[in-house]
Amino acid sequence: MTDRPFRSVLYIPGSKQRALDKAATLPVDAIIFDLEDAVAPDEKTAARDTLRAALQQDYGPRYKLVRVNGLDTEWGADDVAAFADAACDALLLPKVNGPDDIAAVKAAKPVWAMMETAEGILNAAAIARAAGGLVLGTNDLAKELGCATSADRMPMMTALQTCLLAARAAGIPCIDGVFNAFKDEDGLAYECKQGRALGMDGKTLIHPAQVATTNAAFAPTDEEVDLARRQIAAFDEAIAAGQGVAVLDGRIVENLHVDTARRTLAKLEAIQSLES
Ligand SMILES: CC(C)(COP(=O)(O)OP(=O)(O)OC[C@H]1O[C@@H](n2cnc3c(N)ncnc32)[C@H](O)[C@@H]1OP(=O)(O)O)[C@@H](O)C(=O)NCCC(=O)NCCSC(=O)C[C@H](O)C(=O)O
Ligand SMILES: [Mg+2]
Repeated sequence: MTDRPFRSVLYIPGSKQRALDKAATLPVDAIIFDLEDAVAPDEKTAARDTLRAALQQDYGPRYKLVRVNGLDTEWGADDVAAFADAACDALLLPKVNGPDDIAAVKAAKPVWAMMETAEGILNAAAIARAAGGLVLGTNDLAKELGCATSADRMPMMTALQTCLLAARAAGIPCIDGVFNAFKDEDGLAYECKQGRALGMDGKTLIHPAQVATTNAAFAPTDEEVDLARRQIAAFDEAIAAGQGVAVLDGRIVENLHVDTARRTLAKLEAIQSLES
């Protein structure tokens, strides 16, 4: 679990200057500058230069990840060499199968893992111990599993929860996969709600139209903030009265609930400071 907000994590093709410029104006918590699937093979080399130049501009407090091509492709090693010391916070490696894939990336910055292969999911715990964060690649995962892409995502629920467990055990962020139908707001809201209920820190996005819904879905609600404040107050009062447990709205409040309440308030504060 991390207090740094990762509600909205937008993919931007590293080859699209207009989108690269627009990203600096969007209220996203993080950006994935993509050199992999969003960039056509004959644009890969030029995209490297375009992106390195774009990273000179000010993206404010947004966390900046560069998704390189896999090291088993003809572009991967040069991508890593070009961005190992670039103005970004982390590299994101696609199709990670195990912790050795992460170790093979020689960069003095965190390496995050795309979780999108069957082997990677089976090795999630070891990958999470080696990575800076996990990002679900639900398109590739559906392709690998040969599963249906149903609205409730039941066919890939085991994979989603395995990644979440691995990330929490390692204390790193876990970001949900993309929702492809970028004009379908209700569908996105449903999937965000589900991702948040699972415990995801946020969601990866493909289009600016998805940002507002996602930011709202992964932020603490007014009701959650109000409850957190009241729980803390009730617990403090109980402690002052020599009790170890408080009762609020007919439910017990123990120190573990107060920990969760404090995390809710810390998340709110982090979001407010990011947006100020
Ligand atoms: C999906 C798109 C191709 C649609 O692009 P376009 O037709 O240009 O959209 P609009 O005309 O509606 O765009 C309006 C303005 O917004 C800018 N824009 C669009 N997309 C982005 C973006 N992602 N980031 C920043 N800005 C963006 C346009 O430039 C327009 O700006 P302006 O003209 O100034 O008003 C396009 O959205 C797109 O390419 N999206 C990203 C696709 C992508 O990155 N795919 C790869 C990642 S998904 C994946 O691989 C996940 C994982 O690996 C898995 O396996 O699941
Ligand atoms: Mg993928």
